Amino acid sequence: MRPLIGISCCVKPFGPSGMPNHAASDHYVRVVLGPVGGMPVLLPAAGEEVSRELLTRLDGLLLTGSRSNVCPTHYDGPCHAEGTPEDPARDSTTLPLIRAAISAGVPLLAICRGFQELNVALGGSLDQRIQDMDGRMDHSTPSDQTIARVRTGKAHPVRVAADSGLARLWAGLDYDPAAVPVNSLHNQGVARPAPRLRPEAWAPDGTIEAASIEGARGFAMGVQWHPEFDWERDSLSRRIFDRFGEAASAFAASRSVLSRETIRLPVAAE
Ligand SMILES: N[C@@H](CCC(=O)NCCCC(=O)O)C(=O)O
Repeated sequence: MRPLIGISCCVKPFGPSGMPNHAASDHYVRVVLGPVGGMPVLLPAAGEEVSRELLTRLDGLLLTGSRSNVCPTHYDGPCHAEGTPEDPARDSTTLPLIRAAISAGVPLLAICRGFQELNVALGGSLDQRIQDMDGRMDHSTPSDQTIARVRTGKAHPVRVAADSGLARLWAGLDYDPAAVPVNSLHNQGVARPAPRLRPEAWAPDGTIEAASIEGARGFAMGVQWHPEFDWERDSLSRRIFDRFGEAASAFAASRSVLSRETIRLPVAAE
């Protein structure tokens, strides 16, 4: 039986009336059905109680990218510039969910916004417009860019630490750890790493591009780029999902049907 993988949703307006919908990109569903080898389930941005209950049934958690941004109130940051997209419903779901998943040892892979949520959930902060900061690159790709190779193609290299979980995960693959090409579709980035966030890859301007979680009981890593866009032709992207899927399968196997119903999560912080 395939491990059950929760995919975080955003709340987005849909249709002529702008009715709020819970949505995630097809890329995430396809990558879970493909190299992850899991069974995808969309996690509505319905708040902490719903997600904690769902988590007891999950064998892995995939935190997705999104044009929206973590509300600065979660990291004591300055208000966003006018017009910056936010998704408070998603924040109120994913931030406690991340803490609960790490505490319970549920394998977790965080991508782009998900990576930023991982950092904030564990006590870190974000820079809101990297491209406006001295010495920093423009990491954003215009969302109205229609040329696929620009929109999701490789944009800059990242340097991967030799003694890192990412380097171990990529063992045996042919690549240059000093310059791994990645795509880039973000305006924000890690400012103050959370105490348990272990940076493992950096862009040329110092932007943290990947990290693992100190002391995590299971697979727990995040990347600022989007491996879900090119896993079919990029072995490094594919490997990330292979290993996440293996961890989810192992987690599923470690839970009997009985214990699946009895997994207890730590009491939610007051
Ligand atoms: N909004 C945040 C996170 C960026 C992110 O997750 N990008 C994915 C965009 C997907 C798409 O445009 O198709 C930031 O800007 O840093």
